[in-house]
Amino acid sequence: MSDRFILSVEELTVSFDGFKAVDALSFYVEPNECRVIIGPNGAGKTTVLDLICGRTKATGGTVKFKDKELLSMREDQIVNAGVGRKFQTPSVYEDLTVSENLELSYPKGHSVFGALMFRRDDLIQTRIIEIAKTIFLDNQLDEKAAFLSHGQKQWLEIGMLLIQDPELLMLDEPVAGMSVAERKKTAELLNRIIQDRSVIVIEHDMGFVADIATRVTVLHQGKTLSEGSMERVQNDPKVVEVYLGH
Ligand SMILES: Nc1ncnc2c1ncn2[C@@H]1O[C@H](COP(=O)(O)OP(=O)(O)OP(=O)(O)O)[C@@H](O)[C@H]1O
Repeated sequence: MSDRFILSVEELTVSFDGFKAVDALSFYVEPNECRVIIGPNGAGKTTVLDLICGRTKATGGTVKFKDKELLSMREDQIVNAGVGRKFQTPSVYEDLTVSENLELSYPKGHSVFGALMFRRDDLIQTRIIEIAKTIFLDNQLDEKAAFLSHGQKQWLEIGMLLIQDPELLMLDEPVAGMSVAERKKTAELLNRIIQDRSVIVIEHDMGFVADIATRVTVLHQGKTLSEGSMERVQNDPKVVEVYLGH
């Protein structure tokens, strides 16, 4: 496939004891795209993200990220290659502040000493403030994460991924449990961050999907049922039958 895509998933398959949770799935993500994956429970959405990030081993297919084949790489190598993944439940360090949580996630790089170390600290601080602004937490930098709302914890975790500057970010139901106002702000956040990267989101809230999606992939029984603009998939009778009509 052409270089136009940042991610090319082809014939991706995984079997669990003979059951194909993902079945010869192909899809392509462009730079600066927000791809939303929707579909009924058990369709294979989370498994697709698990396969891309190396958490689950595929039984077949290819996943090409830029010029790298991810299926032959370990989870940590995939992170280092520029693929970030957020799981459904927030996993921030409750006893640490917003600033400390972000600092912990700053990429380690090579060790530097003396004056260079001082310079590195400056760089890290600047980056922490920049990220905190992006995730609406610049006024809570010294707040312990334990005191943040559920939505703010989700944003902090997104910030902990953003500080590593991934070119592809994958989010599993990022607005679950959020208030309406927090959902709106999360849509704003995603629309801003795709200016510098691509995002894949698994989501059930169709209002939120409409606010963020460049394109939507509808998954059913591990295969693509429909794909295209939100309007297109919403009006696809097959999608209405297996998912939206329920
Ligand atoms: N490690 C595993 N071992 C066995 N079966 C699994 C495993 N992981 C997922 N499955 C099965 O694969 C299917 C797809 O699951 P998956 O969690 O990917 O669906 P989903 O579309 O994300 O669903 P939901 O919307 O409920 O989160 C389900 O039938 C699930 O039980």
